[in-house]
Amino acid sequence: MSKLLIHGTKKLKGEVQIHGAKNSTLPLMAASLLCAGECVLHNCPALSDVDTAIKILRHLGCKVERTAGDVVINPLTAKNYDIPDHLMREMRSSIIFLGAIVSRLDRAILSFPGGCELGPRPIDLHLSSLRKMGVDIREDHGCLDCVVPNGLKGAVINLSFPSVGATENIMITACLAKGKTVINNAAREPEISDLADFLNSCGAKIHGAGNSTICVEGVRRLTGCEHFVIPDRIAAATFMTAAAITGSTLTVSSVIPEHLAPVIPALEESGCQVDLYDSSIRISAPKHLSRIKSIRTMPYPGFPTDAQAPVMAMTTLAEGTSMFVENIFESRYKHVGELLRLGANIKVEGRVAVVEGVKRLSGATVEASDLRGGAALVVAGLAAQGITEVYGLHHLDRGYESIEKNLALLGADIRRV
Ligand SMILES: CC(=O)N[C@H]1[C@@H](OP(=O)(O)OP(=O)(O)OC[C@H]2O[C@@H](n3ccc(=O)[nH]c3=O)[C@H](O)[C@@H]2O)O[C@H](CO)[C@@H](O)[C@@H]1O
Ligand SMILES: C=C(OP(=O)(O)O)C(=O)O
Repeated sequence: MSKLLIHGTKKLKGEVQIHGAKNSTLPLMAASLLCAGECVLHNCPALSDVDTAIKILRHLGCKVERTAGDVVINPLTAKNYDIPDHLMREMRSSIIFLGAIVSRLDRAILSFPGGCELGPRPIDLHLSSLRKMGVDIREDHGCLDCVVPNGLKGAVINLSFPSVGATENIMITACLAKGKTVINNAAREPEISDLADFLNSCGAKIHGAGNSTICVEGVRRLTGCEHFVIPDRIAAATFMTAAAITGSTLTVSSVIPEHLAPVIPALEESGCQVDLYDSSIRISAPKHLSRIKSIRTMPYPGFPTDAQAPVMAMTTLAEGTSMFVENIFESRYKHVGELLRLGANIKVEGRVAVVEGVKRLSGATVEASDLRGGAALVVAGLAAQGITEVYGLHHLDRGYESIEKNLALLGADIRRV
């Protein structure tokens, strides 16, 4: 079983290029199924989730080629409408293929998606919304058998929560549906806007992405297009916490600084100086980090739940008490038990975690139980004295492209063995 070996307390320096966003690339790949022509996606990260999306598209019958950061999808040959259970279980985004498949083939057979285990992750909002748009969905023994008996039709959908995935699924389904779809209380994450930009480049008529109300006028046909995936704001935030906890100065480049606006105040509160440029951010950490009074995860433009774990890792060495309130997922503190092994002092009660900063972390053997929890262990390991061994790398490989190589290039003593 491979692991990361980290000899902590080395300072980082230099510049890291941030890869394309996992959470944009995957819905864009699903959406390409709608197109009547080739789609070229630039800046696709080399992640296992992207490999899974390629496997799904190929299973459906699409031609997919990948060279470096480009994924070229020819969806014209798609003919299968099922996704095998083992591919559904690989990642959360497999459910985003539902809207695309029914739109393209009038039928879809799939099962419940996998992804990080963060407590219950129902798909009720996806299913009820698609039902409203004319998809007949039968749920049986964990299998979803979906048919479109009378064509897809636009609908007014009032989401009870601004779910990122449900918003994406509805947007994709609405593009070729008859009439107008209005999504109220839509998610506003940058990845939603990226999906709308891609679909609009293909000829869709989507207005309001990035706001709480999104309108989609159905069109008859979408063409292919060329699209550059937005940078991964969570990978960027993770590198910023790595710089902060190691007392380093680092330039995080190829980012959209505006997308990191919800995270930057937390880094500033901890005493880091954060300088913003057109497409990069320079972070200079103080000798001793200060506590962050409180962090409450919220839908965008609130503090992202995906950055909660790495930022928590950073506060384990900050002076004073930091408080976290996880509002998005019921069980997103699985990294806490592992951070305790490294000497952190954290107490969890329900949705609240209280971190008492300690003077030092000491290396230990730890195991990632989810993607960002794994990133938190790497961040803490970079500052821990002695050797930290991180297991559970398949989680990290879902969301970070060569994390150990990138950190080693910055001066960290880290390798995969
Ligand atoms: C691949 C991808 O883009 N993943 C991101 C996406 O996940 P994902 O799209 O799964 O997250 P959602 O925004 O849908 O989930 C947010 C909350 O809504 C609930 N919910 C969601 C759908 C539903 O049908 N019913 C329901 O109750 C969830 O249980 C959760 O409590 O957004 C999350 C929130 O920013 C991020 O942490 C994930 O990294
Ligand atoms: C929770 C995440 O991913 P997923 O939704 O794919 O499980 C994440 O990217 O932090």
